[in-house]
Amino acid sequence: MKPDVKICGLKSEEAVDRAVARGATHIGFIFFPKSPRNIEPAAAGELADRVRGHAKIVAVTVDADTDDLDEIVDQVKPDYLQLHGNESPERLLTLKALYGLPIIKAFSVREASDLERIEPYIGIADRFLFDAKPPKGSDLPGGNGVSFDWTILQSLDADVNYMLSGGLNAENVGEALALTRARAIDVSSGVESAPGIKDVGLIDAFFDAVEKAGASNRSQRSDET
Ligand SMILES: O=C(O)c1ccccc1NCC(=O)[C@H](O)[C@H](O)COP(=O)(O)O
Repeated sequence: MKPDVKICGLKSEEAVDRAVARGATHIGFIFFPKSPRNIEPAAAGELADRVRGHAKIVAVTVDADTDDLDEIVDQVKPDYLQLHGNESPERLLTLKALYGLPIIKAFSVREASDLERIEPYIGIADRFLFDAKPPKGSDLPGGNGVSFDWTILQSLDADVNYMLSGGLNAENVGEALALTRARAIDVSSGVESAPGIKDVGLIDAFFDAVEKAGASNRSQRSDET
């Protein structure tokens, strides 16, 4: 099965168009002023309008207050909210009631015990996103281009609906998919020429690698039968 692919931190028409043309199922906009990928809600709304209906629009925020979220939801009309901070399960319930949107809750992981933190969110978050812990000194909870030990995810129950994220790129996504059989993946730095600058060549290379991984997993499965 083809994985869902989320390209995150988009800021240009060229990158949005290429991501969706290559089959991105989700595109993410970052609303976090310290990020090189930060975008104003009005600008994100214009980019979202180019591809609405062709890919799901994800608004990524970090412990955002309700005023900021009101503006983002109003201008961008996202299909999902991605919460990348320390939002509590109660906060998720409040936001679901307020906006009626499904929520992707991000967790940073380094070791298997980090996965236990999802427990209070099961049945509340619609999808989880597992990212690496930020390196020391980083101001960003995500978008650091750092990966974690993917084998940790093999211990998860099969029905946990998650996106694999953190440091993915054209070189390593095949191995990540083979090890985890993730049904959804997310990339930002790995398709950039510099922080915040998406590169259409790297977007192409990423999708080429995902397609190649799909073909190789399919042939491995038929060898097994
Ligand atoms: O990308 C950012 O700058 C960012 C800032 C603050 C919160 C979240 C952020 N990114 C969220 C994402 O979903 C990224 O795609 C994810 O962290 C993976 O990034 P990367 O390791 O660079 O591929």
